[in-house]
Amino acid sequence: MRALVVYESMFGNTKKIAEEVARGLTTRMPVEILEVGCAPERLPDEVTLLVVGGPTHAFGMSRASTRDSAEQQADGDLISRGEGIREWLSALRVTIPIAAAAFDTKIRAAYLPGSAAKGAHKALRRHHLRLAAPPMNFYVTGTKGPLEETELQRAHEWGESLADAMAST
Ligand SMILES: Cc1cc2nc3c(=O)[nH]c(=O)nc-3n(C[C@H](O)[C@H](O)[C@H](O)COP(=O)(O)O)c2cc1C
Repeated sequence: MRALVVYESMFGNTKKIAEEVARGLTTRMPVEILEVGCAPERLPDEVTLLVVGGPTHAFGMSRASTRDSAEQQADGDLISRGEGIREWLSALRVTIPIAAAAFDTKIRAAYLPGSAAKGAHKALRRHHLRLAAPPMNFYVTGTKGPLEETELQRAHEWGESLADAMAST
């Protein structure tokens, strides 16, 4: 049993969440974490759980245009500088129906509905993967962050709960 966490992140907030999810998973199973630009389109055979996360942009997963907009707002280099999880998920090739789960980061505001995690969850379902959890949101306090205070702890616990769910199947 092995987990792969694939993340996309512009300003670093989703990366921090991904790292903490991975730490939560590591308490119970070996984990590899990869920035989406480094993630293979064909998953290694030993991966039994795929966790995918990205920032919510324009009510869903990022697109080239929203990534350009993020770049204009950034003070330095973006973390993810190529394609995002939308493109990676559409190119993904999976031959075995392994377990999967999706998360995102987003701003907690009623005027900003929609979620990258929801889109990623649907894409994972289209690959006939077994969804181990509902789409999960983690919150930033503004476009560039920081994360709300409780979010790293929640991410750790979510990672642990995913690993628990895997152990009980
Ligand atoms: C172009 C752009 C569009 C965004 N659209 C949304 C949105 O529709 N809903 C939302 O909650 N947050 C939105 N945000 C805020 C992002 O979710 C936030 O920047 C992200 O969670 C930060 O994660 P990162 O540091 O990993 O990039 C947007 C940010 C950018 C740059």
